[in-house]
Amino acid sequence: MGITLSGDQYGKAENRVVRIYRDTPRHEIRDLNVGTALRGAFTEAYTVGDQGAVLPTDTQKQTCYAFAKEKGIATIEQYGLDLATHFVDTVDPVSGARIEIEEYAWQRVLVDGTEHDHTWVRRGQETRTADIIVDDSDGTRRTWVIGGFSDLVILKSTGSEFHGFPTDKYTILEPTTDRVMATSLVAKWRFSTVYVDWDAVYDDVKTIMVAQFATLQSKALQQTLFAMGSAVLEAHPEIVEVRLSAPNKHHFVYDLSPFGLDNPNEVFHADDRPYGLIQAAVSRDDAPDAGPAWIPQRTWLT
Ligand SMILES: O=c1[nH]c(=O)c2[nH]c(=O)[nH]c2[nH]1
Repeated sequence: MGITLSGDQYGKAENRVVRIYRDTPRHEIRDLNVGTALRGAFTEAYTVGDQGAVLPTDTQKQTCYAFAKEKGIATIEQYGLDLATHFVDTVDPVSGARIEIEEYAWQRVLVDGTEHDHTWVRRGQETRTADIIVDDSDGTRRTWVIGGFSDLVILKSTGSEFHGFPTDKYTILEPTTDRVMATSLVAKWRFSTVYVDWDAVYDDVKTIMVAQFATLQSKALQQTLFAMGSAVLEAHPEIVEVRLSAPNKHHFVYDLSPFGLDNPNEVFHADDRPYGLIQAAVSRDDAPDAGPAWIPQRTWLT
């Protein structure tokens, strides 16, 4: 019987790297969760337990912390590029590196109406993400950068419809021309270049998506997602693909008739589960190949 090893990668997941910039009395903070995954000539580690080629996951972790000082963390995209390039360029058996980063945002507290120099509260909005992949496995350097965010919780209290759907004997959902639409959006966007003003593009992509969600008279969450992705592609030539995953956080109009009360879309039951899960990728027709870019480390098996 032939037995083949494939798809192997190894690294250190969820390195919690916090970098404080304290060169002036006004400190800055970057708070990250960093995953590394290396690919390359590691077959003997699996088949016969030979560690001769295996850069320890502990070393990968130490590199994440050392780079936070040596290279700094200007943006998570640049920090990820620094790490991925380092592993591929300087560690012999490594032909590919994947760096996955989440950034937790902090907001300065106000003391007597003034922003404090070195105290923050966690900012409750979305988590910014970046996935950086450098691959040399066929002798040609290829780099992918995917920006994104998770858990952008957003709700509109009107401007959303859902009707015209097929019905069968199990359908009880009533069509509606006015409902609450809410989601906790996960979005990722793939760049075709690394020459990007990462912070400016991030802010603009988020602004575009939020504006689309707010202003589109939506016939379904599906339509909203496509509009969001398309608007980003139209505004940003350096982005070639947008992927969106949106739980439909249902808000059901609560039946107040037992109490003799009418309820014209005023009181809702926010149901946490089950939820519809609407997902889509929106890409340019001429988007370059995504290669391994969309295969995440921690959900490798799914
Ligand atoms: O925006 C929606 N899309 C659906 O596919 C769907 N299905 C459903 O029951 N409600 C909704 N809402």
